[in-house]
Order: sequence, then C-alpha cells, then structure tokens
Amino acid sequence: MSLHVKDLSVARGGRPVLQGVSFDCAPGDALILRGPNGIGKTTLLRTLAGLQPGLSGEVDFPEESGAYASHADGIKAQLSVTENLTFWAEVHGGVLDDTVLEDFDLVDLRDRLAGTLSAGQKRRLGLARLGVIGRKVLFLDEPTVSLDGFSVKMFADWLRDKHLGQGGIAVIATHIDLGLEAPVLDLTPYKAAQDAAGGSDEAFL
Ligand SMILES: Nc1ncnc2c1ncn2[C@@H]1O[C@H](COP(=O)(O)OP(=O)(O)OP(=O)(O)O)[C@@H](O)[C@H]1O
Repeated sequence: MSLHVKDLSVARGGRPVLQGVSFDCAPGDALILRGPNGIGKTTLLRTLAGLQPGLSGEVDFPEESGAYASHADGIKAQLSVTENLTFWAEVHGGVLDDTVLEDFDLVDLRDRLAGTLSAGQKRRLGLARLGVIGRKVLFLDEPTVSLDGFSVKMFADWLRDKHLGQGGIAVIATHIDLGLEAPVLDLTPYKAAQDAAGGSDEAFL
C-alpha cells in the first residue's frame, strides 16, 4: 500500500493549473498541501482521486482504496445520523461500528435527521463517513472548515490514531495546523506556466 505521484500535470476548465508534481507516501504517511487560493489544491486532489483526468504524469495507488472528501459529502438530509452512517457502511460492504459515533462526537446526535444538523455537526458526520468506508488512501479538501477547536482536535486524533496509525495515507489541503507530524508540500513552485495554456482562445474573444 503506497501512493506514488510522478510528474503530474493537472488542469481546470481545459487550462493547465499545476505541472510537474511528484511525491510518494508510504503507509502511515500524511502530506499537507499548501498554497494560496486558486493555486490548484482542489484540482490536484480531485485528479489524484481519479474524479477528473490529469494532463500527464503518473498517479498510482491500489485500486478501490481511495476516497475524496470535501464539503459536498453526500449527506442525506432525510435520514438520521445513524442511518446515513449505516448506508455508507453497507455501500462499502460493511456494517456500522458504533465506535465511529464516539470518534466524531455524534453519540448524542445519532437519531437526529441529518438535515437538522448545524454546519459543524454536518461536517463531523461527513468526516465520520471516512471512518466507516474503510478506504486507505484519503484525499481531504479543507476537512476542518466549520469545525470548532474541539472538533478539529477530535478529527486530528482520529486521523492520527485510527487512520494513519493503522497504515492509512492522507493527502490534505488545509490552511490550519492539524498538529500532525507531516511534511508540507507548497504548490506555489508548480504553478503552470502561462504559455503552457495549450492555446490562446482568449485572444479571439
Ligand atoms: N469550473 C472551473 N472552470 C475553470 N477554471 C476553474 C474552475 N474552477 C476553478 N477554476 C480555476 O482553477 C484554478 C485552481 O482552482 P482550485 O479550486 O483547484 O484552487 P485551490 O487551490 O483549491 O483554491 P482555494 O484555496 O481557493 O480553495 C483557479 O485559478 C480557479 O480560478
């Protein structure tokens, strides 16, 4: 189990955004992505997860082991917290292990309809999904948005102890310090050159 990325170039709306990104993660490794707004963190994470094609380069990790998580986390508003988690567990061929409710501080909310949760509570439920789907390679896009300090620490603890500690890998775009001992990859030097745009349609608009 490892994640290998070599000379990867990614695009958004047909325009190159980042080029020449390379890194490797071994079991238990996290990598923090940094860079200013618009540099391409979301684009890179979506490309790594296979949700959109790259322009060139290699991304390699075991099939069916990746999961991408952002704010659009597929919570079903008309189902309860437990029903949402059970649904995800079953989709991934498992059963719900109740400890995930404790890990993400959802015990008192277990019977609440997900649609009635606050933004931060919804985010905790979305992150708890990661605890039930059993995927080893996580691509996390600003996972702590809307979370208070207590919840950030809870999520960082889960990531360290239950995911990385059990051989998982995580690539995380985050502007805050999660307190993980993880290398930081600043994407600024990988910004695609303007003349690499592969065409100059704008000149004719
Ligand atoms: N739908 C789109 N079509 C074309 N270009 C887009 C689209 N969405 C985003 N972009 C552009 O692609 C570039 C990379 O965006 P991306 O969302 O990957 O950046 P980011 O580093 O995640 O930003 P942030 O820190 O603000 O979340 C930006 O310049 C952005 O303006």
